[in-house]
Amino acid sequence: LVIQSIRSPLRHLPGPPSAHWFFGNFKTIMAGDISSVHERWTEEYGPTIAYRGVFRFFRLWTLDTRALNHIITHSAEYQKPSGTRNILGRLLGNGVLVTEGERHRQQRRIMNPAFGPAQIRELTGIFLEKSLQLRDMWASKISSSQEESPIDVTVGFSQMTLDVIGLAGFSYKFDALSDAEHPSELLTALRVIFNANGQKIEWFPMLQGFIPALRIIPTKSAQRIKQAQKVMRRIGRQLIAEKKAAILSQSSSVEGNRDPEKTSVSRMDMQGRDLLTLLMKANMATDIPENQKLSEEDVLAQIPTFFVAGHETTATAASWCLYALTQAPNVQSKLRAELRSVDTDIPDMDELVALPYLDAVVRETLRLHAPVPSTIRIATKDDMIPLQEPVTDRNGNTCDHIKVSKGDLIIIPLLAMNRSKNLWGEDALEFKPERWEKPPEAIASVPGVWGNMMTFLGGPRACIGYRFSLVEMKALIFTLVRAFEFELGVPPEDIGRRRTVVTRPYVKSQSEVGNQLPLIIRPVGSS
Ligand code: HEM
Repeated sequence: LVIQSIRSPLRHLPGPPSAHWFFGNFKTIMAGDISSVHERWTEEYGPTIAYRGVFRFFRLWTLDTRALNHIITHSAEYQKPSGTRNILGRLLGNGVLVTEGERHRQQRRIMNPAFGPAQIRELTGIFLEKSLQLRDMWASKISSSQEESPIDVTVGFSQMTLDVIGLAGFSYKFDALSDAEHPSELLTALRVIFNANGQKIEWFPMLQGFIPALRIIPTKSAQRIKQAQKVMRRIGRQLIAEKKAAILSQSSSVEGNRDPEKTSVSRMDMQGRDLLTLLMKANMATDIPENQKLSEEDVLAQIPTFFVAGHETTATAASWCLYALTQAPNVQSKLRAELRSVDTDIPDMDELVALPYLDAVVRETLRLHAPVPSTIRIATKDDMIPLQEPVTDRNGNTCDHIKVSKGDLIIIPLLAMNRSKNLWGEDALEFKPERWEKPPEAIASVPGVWGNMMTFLGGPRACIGYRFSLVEMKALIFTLVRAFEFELGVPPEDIGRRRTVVTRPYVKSQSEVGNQLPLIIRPVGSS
């Protein structure tokens, strides 16, 4: 550690002085609003800086599009740090979020078709069905209460998105929307794993991720997680067994293949492109070479991975979208007019994605309120990262590249890139869907997988579920803004952004309650 902090070539880059012998600049960052301290530093020291994190490790922070492109496209050289992977792996198992190298490539290859446009088109019905269920739930809540009391919309969004990923990915019914009083065993387990209240970050388990020797110390939270994982694995195995049986019975009824006892199936025998079928194909098919097969353990690890990755992210984005609409009443009315001009509650995917203002509102939400504000990578070897804009180092030398050494940490600024005034113009911090009528040319160089934004990252590790998420979010906003008018239930300055892996809203004056977004909801035309 000492050597890394003394020797790293990042020490030559401009940046703030270290504020503490152990925490470096970490406490300053935590005391500020998300991404704002870094953004202030970039204004002061330029777009490419280094600062010190915990253990005084140097961290590289750059808004340079060429540098970011280099880092995210060279995913073998810039991996998730082992501490981060350990934390994720202990929570979720070694699914696609955690694996690296050839194993990761193999898992992506197998699962990608489940997230292609054709498959998302088929899932649109599930997105709308669950959105309508949420609409009806809120409508009955409103009509049963005498006065206008705010509803915490984060709860409904979380239940809806969980129901969707359960059904769409694994044919599993969470029934979180319809049976909120009696959460299923799996839902309870998932809440433990995801720390669904999100009230605080637990430091010791984090430290255990980064310091292997500490992992032998048993903690209460480790025990809770172990118990939750037992439940997860039991139910995961059950889902796998059911799918296996379904595939075998399907293949035995295929023409010329009538032996019900048959246990060998070829890839062609297995119909369907849903996630679990694809995973099981790769596990069971007898005509796949051994080294390209997925073990049952690999299949099992994907289940909690997708429940977590595919759930709170979209729910959070939908909450921020309603928040933004309450702060821009003209946008809300203009959007509602467009949505109400559609003459069905259940448009197909093509109709949904063809609505231009809905598209602009969703884009603007995902730009300004990117749910995942940043991510982290570690250099696995010494490297030269090319720069678009040269940097002047602490010795006054101008360089057109950044020198990094093995072990250096890099923060990839997703939100800060989306809010950069250099890219988006002076009004970058304003919520303005109209900007999408003529987006600035500068954003063409942003290396994100979608929308010239970094919201879903880019390169081989970009979000696998971004199309899924976009159509799901559009289905939600379409259904809810057609039916209701939304107003913020507390003063806007009382809404804060809580720092967990995803940035969720909370009410500052009721911080003990946890994450929430209380909105007054009125049926359209009632006010
Ligand atoms: C607004 C919603 C979403 C946002 C903002 C989002 C964002 C991201 C980001 C930034 C990453 C990269 C993380 C990293 O490597 O450090 C990622 C990865 C991932 N996301 Fe999403 N995501 C969203 C929705 C979804 C959905 C709906 C699914 C699944 C149905 C999903 C599944 C995944 C998976 C499996 C990965 C790991 C990919 C890999 O490493 O190869 N996400 N997401």
